[in-house]
Amino acid sequence: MTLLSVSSLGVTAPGGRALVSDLSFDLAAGKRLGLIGESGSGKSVTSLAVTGLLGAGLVATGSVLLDGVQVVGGAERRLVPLRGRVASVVFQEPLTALDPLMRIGKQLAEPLARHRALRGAALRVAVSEALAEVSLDDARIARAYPHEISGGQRQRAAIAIALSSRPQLLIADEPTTALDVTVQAQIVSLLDNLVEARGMALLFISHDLAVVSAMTNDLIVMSAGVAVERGTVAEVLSAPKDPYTAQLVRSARDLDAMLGER
Ligand SMILES: Nc1ncnc2c1ncn2[C@@H]1O[C@H](COP(=O)(O)OP(=O)(O)OP(=O)(O)O)[C@@H](O)[C@H]1O
Repeated sequence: MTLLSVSSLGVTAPGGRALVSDLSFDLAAGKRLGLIGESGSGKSVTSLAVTGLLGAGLVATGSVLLDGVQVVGGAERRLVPLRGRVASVVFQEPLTALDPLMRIGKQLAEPLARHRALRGAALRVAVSEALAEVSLDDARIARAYPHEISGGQRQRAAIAIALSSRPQLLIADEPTTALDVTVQAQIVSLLDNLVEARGMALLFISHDLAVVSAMTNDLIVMSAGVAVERGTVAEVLSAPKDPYTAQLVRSARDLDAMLGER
């Protein structure tokens, strides 16, 4: 069974505006797929539809099978067990995933206790191991509140929390966009290593072709809620068929050239 199977997914806003139309793709266990497109192209709406987390008023049609469970129109009690255990999400802004009033160690301990039935000393060891895995070994971090650590450290903590349930699928929605360039590169490499080490499937969402191509070989280009192109990174880069993709490739090259001149 395919881990994630999306077919003819549509999402409409109140009033009937189509935010995503007729989107289909499959993601097998352990495989990676990139969703790329400009701001507003429907990438985030797609990731929310896949986990059944669309906001009030947004209506999904078509089919999303996550580990064999129909997410479109699925009852909340059937979807809750999928979140975390089957699929976890890392968002662009780590503060949305973190509780501002709770120490990082405690925020990590809660899901670890819930998903792995750990308590006491075993739970404390699991928290330090989970922090070490995202290179947050410093004991200060576990005791810190989110505002007391850097943006990059917050995203590492959010990644540790997302992975604490040992998901089969990680959905990373612009996970590095809010970070500065050097920190971006560190988080990309951390995610790459963790996904590899755990054999997870990855749905990686970004507007940045360079970042996506560092993470995955297969991608779908979205524009105005529609998949306008799909293929390997090499295919899309060498022969973009859609005008929007050609523009995306040109701007990535211009940026490369600009960086090269420095
Ligand atoms: N709750 C909502 N109600 C109405 N329209 C919405 C809602 N959420 C998103 N949209 C609209 O859906 C479209 C797609 O948004 P989405 O956030 O998926 O884009 P995106 O490609 O992820 O862009 P970004 O990179 O800026 O996050 C946008 O036009 C947005 O305004």
